Amino acid sequence: MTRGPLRALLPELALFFVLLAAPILLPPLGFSHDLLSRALNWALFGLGFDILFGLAGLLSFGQAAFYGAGGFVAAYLLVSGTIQSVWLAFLIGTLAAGLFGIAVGWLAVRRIGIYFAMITLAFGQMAYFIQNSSLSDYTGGENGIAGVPVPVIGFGDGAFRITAGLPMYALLAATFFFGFVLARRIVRSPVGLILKAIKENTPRVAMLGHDVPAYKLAAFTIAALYAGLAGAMLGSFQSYMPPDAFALETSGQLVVQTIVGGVGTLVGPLVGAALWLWLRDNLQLVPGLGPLWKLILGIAFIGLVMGLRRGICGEILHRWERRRDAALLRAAEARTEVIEAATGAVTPEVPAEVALPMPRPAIDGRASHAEIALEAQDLARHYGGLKAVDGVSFRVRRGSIHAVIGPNGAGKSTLFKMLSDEVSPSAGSVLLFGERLTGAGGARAAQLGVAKSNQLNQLFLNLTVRENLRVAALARARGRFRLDLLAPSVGRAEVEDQVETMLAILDLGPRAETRASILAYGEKRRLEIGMALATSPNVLLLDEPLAGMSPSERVATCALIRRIGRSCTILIVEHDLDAVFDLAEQVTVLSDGHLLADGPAEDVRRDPAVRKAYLGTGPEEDGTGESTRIRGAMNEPA
Ligand SMILES: Nc1ncnc2c1ncn2[C@@H]1O[C@H](COP(=O)(O)OP(=O)(O)OP(=O)(O)O)[C@@H](O)[C@H]1O
Repeated sequence: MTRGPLRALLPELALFFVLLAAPILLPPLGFSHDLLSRALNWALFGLGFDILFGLAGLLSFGQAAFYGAGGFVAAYLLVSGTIQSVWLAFLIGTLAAGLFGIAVGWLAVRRIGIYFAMITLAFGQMAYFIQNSSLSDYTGGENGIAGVPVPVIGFGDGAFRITAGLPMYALLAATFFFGFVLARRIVRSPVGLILKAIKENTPRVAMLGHDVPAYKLAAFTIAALYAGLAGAMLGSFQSYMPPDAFALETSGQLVVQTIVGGVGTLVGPLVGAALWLWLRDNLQLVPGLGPLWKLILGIAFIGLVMGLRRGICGEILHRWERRRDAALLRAAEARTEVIEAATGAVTPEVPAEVALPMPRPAIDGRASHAEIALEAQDLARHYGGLKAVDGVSFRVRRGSIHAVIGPNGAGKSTLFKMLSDEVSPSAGSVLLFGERLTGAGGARAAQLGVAKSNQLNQLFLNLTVRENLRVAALARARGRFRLDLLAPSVGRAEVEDQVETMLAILDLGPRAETRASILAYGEKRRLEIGMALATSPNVLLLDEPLAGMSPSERVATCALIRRIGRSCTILIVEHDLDAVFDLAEQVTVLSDGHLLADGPAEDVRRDPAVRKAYLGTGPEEDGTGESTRIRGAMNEPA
């Protein structure tokens, strides 16, 4: 085994030895075997929550519903004698919680932020109520279910009962260990990378072609499965399934423990739970402090969160990574400063040819002969009384570079959002190669081959340049949704080839491992375009690609667009009219949401209505030279 894979396994090895040593070394410090077992049960529950919250950024206050569901299903099946095998009951309890998770998640993931949290809270409360009322014949209501048997290994005389104490610790430690290994595989899979990107910038993930609700639902279900398994083991471990497994306090404690331990670290829930339970158990033993333990825990929690914003493990990991990567980070920041200081002097290299390894989406049947790549039919978008776009129709020829221009507020960005089906039109429709695109949704439009780069950068700022491009390329390679939880995110050769080619095309090779947030502005603009291009689109929409670039970067980017245009239909919105008339064969002009002109670039340049819209009757200099530049662009070339 080489050094790389061994190093990648270090967290697993470290955890293995910690779990092995804990029952020997920690009891003298007040961590009994029972406390350690309870901490492991919470930690198993927390692993799923950490995938949901730490990885995907979805804060749920209703995880107790799945913990309780897994626990009560398993406990009922065993105590009622429906099944004898405790192992089978664990499995059924886990699956029941997973199914419940799919049902709740299906509704919850369609909402974001506080609305998502409130839906999960409401479901948690509903589950608690149902357990205590309608289902009390099965769940024992407020009494819970007593007499839950423990699991047994082997048969007959050789059977070994896993009783409380060290045997139960061993079982929970082994389960947590395998849960941890699995969670780490999930984090490092394509699904894990996409969930990370969703946490960073959800709309952009959808625009690249990923089915965001499906990935969120996957994370929600995984969290419910972990919760169900932990709940199912709880009854067996305590010989009793308590009704408070369903309580809001259980969900709250999970959130607090995970935050204290460190969100997004996977070991945070274990450290948080161990600390929380240790404080709780030991504070209650201190004379005079017993009744105040909740108050003291609350103060300790506030102190920890204020002092260690990332939680205990999160802070340790952050500081260690910062120290490990300090030299690289300084070098990356220094390079950014050099690029920003030398505005105009640093010119990105433009490749001789732009050929992507990953194929474009196939155009089938009738559509493959279509001459028109994209068509707007009477498109309108109204915001209340404001008609941002009103009855606009035009066609974009296949293989052409077509520009949309117009003064500020003319409706260009809104038009683009309708062309990529990011925004639904109030009226009219968009055809892609003759087939209706409108109504498909942004992710499906991207899968059909429409990609868009935005006026304002929409990058995944905490991911590296390479990871940003990988998220885009994965959408092309894997389709809208795939549950390849155990595959490594770097495992697909065609994706890695696409990413390498993109790094070369964008001249961002030396910045591949740099976080997007550290890049210079011009580099961020190139990456924004590159992410759209990495999906191998049939039609590329570029919304103000030159905005904020230095003159030399503009020249290089125009050359890049021209190269891309040799193999792909391009529609570009741009205020730099010199660049527009230099690049585009066809130009569509918008003014106040209406179509003002549409035709070959030279005809549009000479159109009196267009000249008037841009220059007015008597343009004044505004001190920026903008009027002169526009006048220059509007005049016929020498
Ligand atoms: N979500 C929205 N809600 C309300 N009004 C909006 C919304 N989006 C755009 N508008 C309005 O629609 C009009 C057209 O905006 P849009 O951004 O499409 O113009 P634009 O031509 O792209 O402008 P610019 O060149 O300045 O980017 C503007 O008056 C804008 O304020």
